Amino acid sequence: MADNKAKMRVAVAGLGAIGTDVVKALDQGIEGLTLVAVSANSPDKHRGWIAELKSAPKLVPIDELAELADIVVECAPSKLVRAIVAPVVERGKTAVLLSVGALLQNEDLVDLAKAHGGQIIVPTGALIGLDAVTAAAVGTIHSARLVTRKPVAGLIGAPHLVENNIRIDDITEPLRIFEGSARDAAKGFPANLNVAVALSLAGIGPDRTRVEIWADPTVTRNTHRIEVDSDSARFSMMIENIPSENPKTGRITALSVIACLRKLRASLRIGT
Ligand SMILES: NC(=O)C1=CN([C@@H]2O[C@H](COP(=O)(O)OP(=O)(O)OC[C@H]3O[C@@H](n4cnc5c(N)ncnc54)[C@H](OP(=O)(O)O)[C@@H]3O)[C@@H](O)[C@H]2O)C=CC1
Ligand SMILES: O=C([O-])CC(=O)C(=O)O
Repeated sequence: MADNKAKMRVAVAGLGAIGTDVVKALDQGIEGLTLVAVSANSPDKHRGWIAELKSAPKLVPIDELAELADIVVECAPSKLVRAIVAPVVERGKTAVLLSVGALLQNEDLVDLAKAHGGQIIVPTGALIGLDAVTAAAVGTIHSARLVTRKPVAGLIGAPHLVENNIRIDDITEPLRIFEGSARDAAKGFPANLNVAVALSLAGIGPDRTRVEIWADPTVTRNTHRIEVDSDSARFSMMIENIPSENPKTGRITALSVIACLRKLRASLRIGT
């Protein structure tokens, strides 16, 4: 086990459904990592439980995180992605990005990381199978498709629904509310379709990746099915996510981040 000096310092931006669980896991201990700082919109709301951690991190504004840590985990509203990630990668550090949908409006962040030796890591998050998609993408992927079904509560307020005056509050049967590219899905559903963008960046890009979204009053879980056809394999996989206290976010998302952080310094690393 690495000693304290060799540990990489981690900060977490956002203490909601994802950030809280990630912070608690880091506090319990992840090989080679130490939690140093966190940020929230209303710090006072979080002081109590943070003080009870084994080793309380600093509670600071997001613009201080990049200086304090080697790795910054972004799990905040997508509009903050640029402010959180840019200072990290321009210092040659690592940003773990959850609001990956925002990357399409901030593609230059990848160039910034490249220019400064930084890295942006996108965990599999609420999705499934990005190991297989990235492997297939080494060859040629012919098509990639995502079909998402969510309970109504997980979709209410999405810009696509508001702009197109689509009412889903009182539907009693599944309703297809979107069909198009991953790029357009991310614009229309910024808090819901990170998974579409993650799939597209792992595979054939946001314009060729097709997405269908259903508001489904018959499901209680956020359900994502991916279908990929390539010159090495054809596969389809489905994940049914139990919502966290944030109905837009599946419980497994925080666990995916924790698994991703464990892999960073682990002596044995399984999966692509
Ligand atoms: N890639 C994937 O598979 C997935 C990605 N996501 C994305 O991850 C992100 C986080 O999701 P989730 O945890 O559910 O979100 P929540 O809404 O539960 O939490 C958001 C957090 O961000 C904090 N925050 C808001 N404004 C600021 C600010 N100015 N400075 C610092 N912190 C701030 C809030 O603070 P406070 O608590 O004080 O209000 C809150 O703690 C979202 O963009 C979501 O779309 C979600 C699910 C899956
Ligand atoms: O299913 C989830 O938990 C969240 C989701 O769709 C996303 O953010 O893309």
